[in-house]
Amino acid sequence: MYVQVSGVTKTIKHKQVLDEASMSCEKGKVYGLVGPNGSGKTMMLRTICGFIHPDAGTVEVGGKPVVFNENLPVRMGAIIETPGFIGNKSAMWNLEYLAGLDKGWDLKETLRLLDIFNLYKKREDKVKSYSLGMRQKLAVVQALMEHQELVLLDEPTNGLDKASVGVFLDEIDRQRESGTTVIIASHHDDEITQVADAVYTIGEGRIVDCVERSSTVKASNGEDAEGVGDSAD
Ligand SMILES: Nc1ncnc2c1ncn2[C@@H]1O[C@H](COP(=O)(O)OP(=O)(O)OP(=O)(O)O)[C@@H](O)[C@H]1O
Repeated sequence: MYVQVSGVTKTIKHKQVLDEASMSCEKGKVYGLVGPNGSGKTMMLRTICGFIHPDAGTVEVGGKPVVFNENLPVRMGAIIETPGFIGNKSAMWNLEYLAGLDKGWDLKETLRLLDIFNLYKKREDKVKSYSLGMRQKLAVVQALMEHQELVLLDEPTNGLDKASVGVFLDEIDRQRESGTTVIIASHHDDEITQVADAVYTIGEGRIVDCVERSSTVKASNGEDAEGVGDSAD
C-alpha cells in the first residue's frame, strides 16, 4: 500500500479526534474521505502529512514511516485548511515562491493548470484581487503543479462554479492516469462518487466504512466482504 494509516489515535484538549483510525491507499488511485462536520477528516489528512503527532498508531507513505516534525512525505502536494497566499503579490509570484527550489516544479505544467482553470490571463494579477473561487483554484494548481506522488485535498471544490468542478474532476482523472495517489475530503458526495476508486467514511474519529467503486468492499482491517455499503468493522 502506498499510504498506510494503522490504528491512529489522537486526543486534543481532552477530545478524542481520531480513534484507532486505519486506512490504506494504493498508488495511482483516488480516494474519497467523507463524514459529518467534526468527524475527523481534516485530522486524518493532517496525520498523513505528519502535521500531528499521534498518541498511538503509525503512518507510512511510500514504505517510509511518517514522523511528526521529522519525516514528512516528500513528494506531496496538499490543500489543508485555507490556502495561504500573499495577497499583495501576483498569482504567478506565489506559485514560484511556494515551489521554492523543488526540482519537481514544472513551469509548463503550472501554466497548463492555470489555463484549464481560467486563471492563465490573470496569473500576474495580485491574489488579493482574486475571488474566493479563484483562490481555491489557485490552491488546486499549487497542490498539483509539482507532479507529486501523493496529493491530499481538503474540500477542494469549495467555492468552485459547476464548470470549474467539471474541470477539477477531469484533472483528478488525469492525475490518476499519471500514477498519483489522491485523497479528497469532501461533503460533495456526488463529486466523490464520480471520481473516487474507493470512499472511506469517518465518524467520530473512526473509519467506519470503505466502499470501492468495483463494488467489492475492503475493510480497513484487511478483510474482504461482498456488496456495496457493508460496514468495514
Ligand atoms: N485545535 C483543536 N483543538 C481541539 N479540538 C480540535 C482542534 N482541531 C480540531 N478539533 C476537533 O477535532 C474534531 C475533528 O475535526 P476535523 O477538523 O478533523 O473535522 P472534519 O471532519 O474535517 O470537519 P468539517 O467537515 O467540519 O471540516 C472536531 O471535533 C474538532 O472540534
